[in-house]
Amino acid sequence: MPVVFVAASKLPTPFAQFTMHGFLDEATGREHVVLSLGDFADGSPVLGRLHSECLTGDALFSQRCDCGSQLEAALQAIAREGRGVLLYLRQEGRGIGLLNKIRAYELQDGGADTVEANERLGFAADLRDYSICLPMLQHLGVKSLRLMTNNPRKVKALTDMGIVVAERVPLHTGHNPHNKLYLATKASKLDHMMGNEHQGEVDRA
Ligand SMILES: Nc1nc2c(ncn2[C@@H]2O[C@H](COP(=O)(O)OP(=O)(O)OP(=O)(O)O)[C@@H](O)[C@H]2O)c(=O)[nH]1
Ligand SMILES: [Zn+2]
Repeated sequence: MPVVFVAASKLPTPFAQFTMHGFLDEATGREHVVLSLGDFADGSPVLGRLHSECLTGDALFSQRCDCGSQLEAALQAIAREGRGVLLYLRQEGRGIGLLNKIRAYELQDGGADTVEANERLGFAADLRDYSICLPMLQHLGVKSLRLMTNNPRKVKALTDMGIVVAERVPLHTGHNPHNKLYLATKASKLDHMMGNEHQGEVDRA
């Protein structure tokens, strides 16, 4: 079942006035949002981010992860450039949902790491499906991205679906004493690139 465009509006933020595009994934009933800025008609690579929903980090100031800080840094970078897209994907908890993420956090409070906690709950480490991004990018006319991420799986998923990832822009921000183990586990078990491998890194303004 397709992911269909529903409506678009202005979204003023402290960083820029974005256009907000709403999409419905008819297979899951999930409602996704894309924020866009500028014009993509010339086909040149667009600064972009696939941001997975994290209610605790994005809205509730959690320091267990780096999501809120990455969201803000990505929107700031797009605003600075005057052109870009942020796909806000409703794949909370790497796809297991909010309540299961809280269950996973409970296990982590008892000593498990982020991957072990998922496995103890009977889930794979990462259940996200990025195929939903293609109809959203096609709707916006985006064929090539400069992708802000540390996650090589996102680069591979986009490339496999025919989107050009012209550049990976690391997004290292929001590190604190509470998410040290979380970030280390992402590097060791989920292949995230946590070093400063690249000069075009996005820093928080
Ligand atoms: N299951 C589970 N999900 C988590 C946990 N901590 C954060 N998340 C979710 O992980 C998703 C963010 O994924 P990350 O692995 O932090 O980062 P990423 O999006 O893969 O990679 P970047 O593009 O580099 O940020 C969000 O959906 C969060 O809700 C956790 O301990 N357990
Ligand atoms: Zn988070």
